[in-house]
Amino acid sequence: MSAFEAAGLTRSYQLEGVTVDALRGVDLTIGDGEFAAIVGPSGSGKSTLMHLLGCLDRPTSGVLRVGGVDVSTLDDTQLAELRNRMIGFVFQSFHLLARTSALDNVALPLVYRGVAKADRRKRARAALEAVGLAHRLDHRPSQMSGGEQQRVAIARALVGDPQVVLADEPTGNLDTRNGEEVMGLLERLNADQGVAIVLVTHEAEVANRARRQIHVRDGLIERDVA
Ligand SMILES: Nc1ncnc2c1ncn2[C@@H]1O[C@H](COP(=O)(O)OP(=O)(O)OP(=O)(O)O)[C@@H](O)[C@H]1O
Repeated sequence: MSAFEAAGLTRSYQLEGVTVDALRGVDLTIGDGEFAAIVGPSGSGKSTLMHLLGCLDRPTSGVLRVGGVDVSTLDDTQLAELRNRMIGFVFQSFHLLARTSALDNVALPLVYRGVAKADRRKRARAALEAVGLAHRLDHRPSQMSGGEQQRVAIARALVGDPQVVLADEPTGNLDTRNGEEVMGLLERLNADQGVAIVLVTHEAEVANRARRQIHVRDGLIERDVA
């Protein structure tokens, strides 16, 4: 089954009476276990596409299937459930809760899923161990380096066993060494656990590590190179 199947996907925004066509008819299939980078100039539609794939937003027209499910058939609650079950998110600026320990940050997606507390803590600990942070369970984000914070965010993305991790500029706020480490971690997850990774990046070295590069320009896929 494909993680994502999009056909004729469009997304328009209304801005002060003007229509902005951010995506203008995207056909795209991303299979299970792929490692793909979405690249393209500023304003080309990369974030809009990521938001649609991540079920954070809905298309204006076209069909999008996530894990085989046509998202237009779901109400907002069902869409949130699909997102929580299928997709993990990693953001450029980490998006961790500042006053909350690494362990509780990672456990948070399981709260929404109704997992019991003891089980949440066990799974969050295992996810933090998997990203090499077994020694940082009780640290708060402000007590950790940028690289460590991004690894906490990756552990949070993984704790619910998603089929896909969507990462928006995951190395954008990191220095070269920490960026390398985060990319190595994403590569390992993809290779060892079969989690599909779809990331947006401006950095050629990061894009080159993906096995597929999807080039977006003016709201369309201009080139798709595997
Ligand atoms: N909420 C919004 N309201 C109006 N226009 C928007 C909105 N979000 C995005 N746009 C417009 O849609 C187009 C695509 O934006 P998008 O953020 O998807 O591009 P991007 O490729 O991710 O850019 P960047 O690399 O700068 O993040 C741009 O013209 C942008 O100005």
